[in-house]
Amino acid sequence: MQVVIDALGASGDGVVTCERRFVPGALPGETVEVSEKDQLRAVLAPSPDRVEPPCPHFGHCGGCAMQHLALESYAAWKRARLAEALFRAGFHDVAVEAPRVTPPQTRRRADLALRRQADGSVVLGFHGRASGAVEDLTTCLVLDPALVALFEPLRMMLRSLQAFRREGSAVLNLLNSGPDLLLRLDGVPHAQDRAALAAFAAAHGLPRIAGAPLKGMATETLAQLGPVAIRFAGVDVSPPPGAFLQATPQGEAAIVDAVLDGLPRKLTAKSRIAELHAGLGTLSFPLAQRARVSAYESASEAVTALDVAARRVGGRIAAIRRDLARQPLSAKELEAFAALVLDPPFGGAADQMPALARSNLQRIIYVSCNPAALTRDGKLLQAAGWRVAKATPIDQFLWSAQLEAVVVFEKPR
Ligand SMILES: C[S@@+](CC[C@H](N)C(=O)[O-])C[C@H]1O[C@@H](n2cnc3c(N)ncnc32)[C@H](O)[C@@H]1O
Repeated sequence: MQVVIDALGASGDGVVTCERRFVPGALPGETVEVSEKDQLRAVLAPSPDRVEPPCPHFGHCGGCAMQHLALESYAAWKRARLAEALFRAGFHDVAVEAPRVTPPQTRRRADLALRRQADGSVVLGFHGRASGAVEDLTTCLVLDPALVALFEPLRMMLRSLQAFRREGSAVLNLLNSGPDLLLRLDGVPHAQDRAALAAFAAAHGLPRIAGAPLKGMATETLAQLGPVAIRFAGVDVSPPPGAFLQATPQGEAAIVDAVLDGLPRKLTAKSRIAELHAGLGTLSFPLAQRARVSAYESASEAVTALDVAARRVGGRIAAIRRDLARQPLSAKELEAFAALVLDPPFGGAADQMPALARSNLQRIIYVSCNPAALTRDGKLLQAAGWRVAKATPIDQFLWSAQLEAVVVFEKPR
């Protein structure tokens, strides 16, 4: 069947709007032939924006969805999606900034799926686009080459690892101290496995390898050859295995710049900033160069890591463990702060928003990784009279449909 694509959907599929038909891999303006299940069979009249995807795994690997779209149009799509998210929240006149798009080969965090084949060999890669299969990666154009270089040695090492039976995953974080590996395995590592892991760590410059059961939380260090550290604004923090990091150093820098730029101009040394969902302190340390910071976070290991580093550099950051979904900051508590930064998980910050909307904060700076949650949370601010002072799309997940943003809200007084 032939169809004409007229839009790009939120997940990057070509859309035939009037038929609510979604065709992965098709672009607006194209006439394409599709299967009964809307799979792209052939592009009959290509868009001028269509380019040759640079990665040999594109189309099978679920990591990238948009390598077939020219970079300029791709960036314009991301910008339009942020404008649309804010429009839906009721902010109709926002001049969205140009997106900050991070370059290829800079992603420093990968969550790779592992499968053992019947012949003992190991498949390692991201989940496939359509199926539950794992695409066995020979290369990856978004990941930092230091992580890609570990693919083959990891496969070889896992082949002989007894604690890896059928399936598992490998979280690789590229820290300032080198790659940090968390293996989730379906077996229990014994002495021989631990020796193999220590030899692997030494041969490939990994200060630490940790392990966890495939279904479970308890994490243990399996090999530790040196300290682990990630640096924020010149301060070393020692992260727990598999910790959340912003996806690329360039994306992190763009977020930090946009957050600092959104702070009220008249901060004094005594001003206080509330930072919600602080993680390891990616934003806390840069923010602490402008004011005192109360950094709230629910994950206790992250709070401990942030607290230890914050104490070492003086008392401008208070790291506070708090589940903000169960116990949001109250209007009374918010009175202590000049501004507030929030960087919630994918689901957004629904429980915290009513108090923020009512508050007298000068600025609310919302770091978003989910346009739908931003729309829902933004609606409350809009209804309470807040306006958008600046909105910056940040594309840390190159060639994917994900969209991050820093939105600065202020309330005219
Ligand atoms: C998107 S990450 C941001 C972390 C940090 N701001 C950064 O840039 O690295 C979201 C953080 O929110 C934390 N979080 C999730 N649910 C939370 C809750 N209910 N209360 C407080 N923090 C929460 C997570 O543990 C995670 O550290």
